[in-house]
Amino acid sequence: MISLRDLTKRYGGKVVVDRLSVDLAPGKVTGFLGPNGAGKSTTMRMVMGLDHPSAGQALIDGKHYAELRHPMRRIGALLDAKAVHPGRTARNHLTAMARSNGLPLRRVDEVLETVGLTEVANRRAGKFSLGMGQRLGIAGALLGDPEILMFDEPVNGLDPDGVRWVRGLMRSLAAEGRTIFVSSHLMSEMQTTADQLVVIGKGKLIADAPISEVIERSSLTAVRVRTPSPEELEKQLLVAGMRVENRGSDELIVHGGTLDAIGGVAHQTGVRLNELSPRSASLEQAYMELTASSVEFGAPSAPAADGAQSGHADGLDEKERV
Ligand SMILES: Nc1ncnc2c1ncn2[C@@H]1O[C@H](COP(=O)(O)OP(=O)(O)OP(=O)(O)O)[C@@H](O)[C@H]1O
Repeated sequence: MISLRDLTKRYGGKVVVDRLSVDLAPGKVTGFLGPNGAGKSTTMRMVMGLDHPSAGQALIDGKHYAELRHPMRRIGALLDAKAVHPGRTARNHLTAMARSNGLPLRRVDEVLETVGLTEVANRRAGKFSLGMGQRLGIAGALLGDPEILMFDEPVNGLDPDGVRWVRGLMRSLAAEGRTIFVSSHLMSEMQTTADQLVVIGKGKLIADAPISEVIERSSLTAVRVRTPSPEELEKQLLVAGMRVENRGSDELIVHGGTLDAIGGVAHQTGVRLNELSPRSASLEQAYMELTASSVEFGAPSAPAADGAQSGHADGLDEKERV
């Protein structure tokens, strides 16, 4: 388990990680999201003992990285895929890592196989493509067969096949009960890979919740209702504390109520429903809302995500408004 306790990092006068407190659970992929410069890499570096916190703690199973007796057996990380001697072959690179950390040398061939680099194991890492370099970095993280794995933008620069491979790898490592902490800017990828999300902005915690909850909480998540008695139903939904957009004709868009709750109100009111259908925000939409005030380097008129771009208050695409 990784535990961050009021973790803080200052560079000069600037606070780049600000009293971050999070526990990362085993058996899950936790996505680590935040705009450029939010402090994700700095947080990960502090977990690995590569940066020292200005205050607070980053603990691995209750200990600082430097206190671990066999660190590579407890935690593996891909922080910078380019941190490999270009003149060394993939096999030599991993062998050197295994030797200096007292790991069995058979692990070298095992991890080369896992990441699909067996055939190029004797090629110099300096000649590797971006994707091969990422795979080699992941191999290094897996070498000690650790329970905790941390990946900083592992799909950066990978082709679709590589992205899919990383997704499968994360899911299977989590299914083995390991703790997986992964940062990415690819929201669609996170939506299919992560169970839990930790979102930070300007170093501060914005959200720590299951991905489904983050999407549910978005104001763009809504329920579409079609009924021959929209006015009557709208009145009762408002009484129940929901927010309602009356689209005219027979359509209502309802925010802040589940399908069950809306169905219940309709039943009590004796109103017939012709449609009751969920409209989920995408993770990208939910993320853009969450981090809107934390984007440090955004252009002032940067367009919002997908649905929000349509200019409709509920963020639904035209094609969704049948
Ligand atoms: N060694 C350093 N000296 C001074 N400032 C630093 C140093 N390392 C990072 N920073 C600053 O800390 C802030 C957080 O950077 P960090 O790389 O952790 O963000 P990030 O969330 O990983 O961003 P990205 O998504 O762009 O990779 C940035 O403003 C960065 O300029």
